[in-house]
Amino acid sequence: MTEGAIPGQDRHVPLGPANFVSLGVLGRGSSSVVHRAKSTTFDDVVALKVWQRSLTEDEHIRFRQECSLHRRLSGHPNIVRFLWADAPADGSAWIATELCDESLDNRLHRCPPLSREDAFELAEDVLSGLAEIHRQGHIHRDIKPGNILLRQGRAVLCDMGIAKPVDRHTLNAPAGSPGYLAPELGRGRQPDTRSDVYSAAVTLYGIFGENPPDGVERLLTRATSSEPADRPADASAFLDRLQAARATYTASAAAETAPRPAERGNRRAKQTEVGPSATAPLTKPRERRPGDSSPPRSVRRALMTLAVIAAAAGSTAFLESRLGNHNAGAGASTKSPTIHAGSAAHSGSPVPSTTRKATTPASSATATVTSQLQSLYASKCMTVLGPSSDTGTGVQLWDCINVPEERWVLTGDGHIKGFADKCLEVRGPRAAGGTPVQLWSCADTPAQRWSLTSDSRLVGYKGMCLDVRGPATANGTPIQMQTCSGVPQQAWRFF
Ligand SMILES: Nc1ncnc2c1ncn2[C@@H]1O[C@H](COP(=O)(O)OP(=O)(O)OP(=O)(O)O)[C@@H](O)[C@H]1O
Repeated sequence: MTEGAIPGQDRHVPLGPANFVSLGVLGRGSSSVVHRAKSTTFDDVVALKVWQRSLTEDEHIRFRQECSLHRRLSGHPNIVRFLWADAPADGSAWIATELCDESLDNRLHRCPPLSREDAFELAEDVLSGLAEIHRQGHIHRDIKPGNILLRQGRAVLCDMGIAKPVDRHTLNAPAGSPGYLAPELGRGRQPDTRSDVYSAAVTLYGIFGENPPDGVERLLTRATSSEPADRPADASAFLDRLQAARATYTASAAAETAPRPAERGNRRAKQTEVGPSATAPLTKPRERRPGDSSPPRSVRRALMTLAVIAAAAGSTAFLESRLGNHNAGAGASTKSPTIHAGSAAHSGSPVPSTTRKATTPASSATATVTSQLQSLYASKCMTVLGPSSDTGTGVQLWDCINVPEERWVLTGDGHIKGFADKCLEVRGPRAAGGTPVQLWSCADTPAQRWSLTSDSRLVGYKGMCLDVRGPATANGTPIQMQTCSGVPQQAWRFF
């Protein structure tokens, strides 16, 4: 055994057959330091991970398993290349791998955001690498941006430290990283390929940013289902679906660039997607005119929805009152009467924040049948921005004038159903700067489940609250999901 000197904090660490000289520290893990190091034997520069304390007997076994698995996976283009390793009894364990440029985590925190094309490439890389691990009968158990490296623009998986054979049932405490850990693991279930799928999907949300393309969004929602059976079975199935979503996206992007007939004058401008991390832009100001009501077909549809809800609630009187109200003139500024099958706390004027109680979900058994959804803060109504689109339709606040685009129903099963029978959904994972909402085909996903609390909060995906994002402007006021904080911007009512 040769003794090699690594300058810096880890002065004299014993090395294996190859000697290395540290050229600097690349990063630190919980129990190791990763050096950019030069092999004095082969003259190449590698990433050298050196453990800072000696391994226990168990850790020693795991280290050998990690190296053995890593070596087998190493030929795959999306797994970081394994070079050499050792865990001498009298010194620190170490692993040398190919040197990469940076971690995906770093890249996602830098500007500019990834282009759509790069996002698809990296997402496919991540799933290809993970599919190889699954194909070899293992699970990774710690997929996250910090464990994905970039090498010449491509993503490679690293850190097989807690990878395990799929059929091994000796796993006790859930391993992995908070935020990326599949929810069933917290409930004591054993990890399997679907828990890796969950972590990979959360990672992909980060790659695609706040505004993922249509099919990708749906796929990621599915892959982060709380029920593992609803997710793609493994990374290979996930990859197949991502590739299909990419093909659809590419085809529709090509169609988008083709010239289109001008939109009808009285419709609002459609949202344009600008980039993976870009916030949905505001539409052009829409003109409010008495004649700006929706086509009769939309009205009939909206009423049919209400009819179904009313029937479910056993309230024909309700339906009659709604029909009566509609016939009085959709598009007029007359407000509908307040009709609640639920709590009276949902109606009336803004609730002063000092009198607000702690957030408690309203009874989910309550079929709250409603009309407009008003922000108590801005005294404006939530409205749909443009024609219903399969790529998601934006929503924002606007003057309450009771057009079909402004009518919403909080259904008994927790959906907020609106224009064109679509549902309000949260558009991505929780983000520090706020998470957008949009209208989407109704599906039984957590991103579409809402509850109106007794203190007028609309609580949705991951316990976030629907929030007004800024002061009302001539272009409408954006809304988004934020951490529930009890601010007046988070108070809503259906009326
Ligand atoms: N092959 C490599 N090429 C370039 N940088 C690397 C390489 N391997 C690791 N790094 C850098 O070193 C950092 C630490 O890596 P390491 O795998 O030890 O830690 P970790 O995964 O963050 O933590 P832990 O090992 O506790 O889970 C990484 O975040 C990355 O920035």
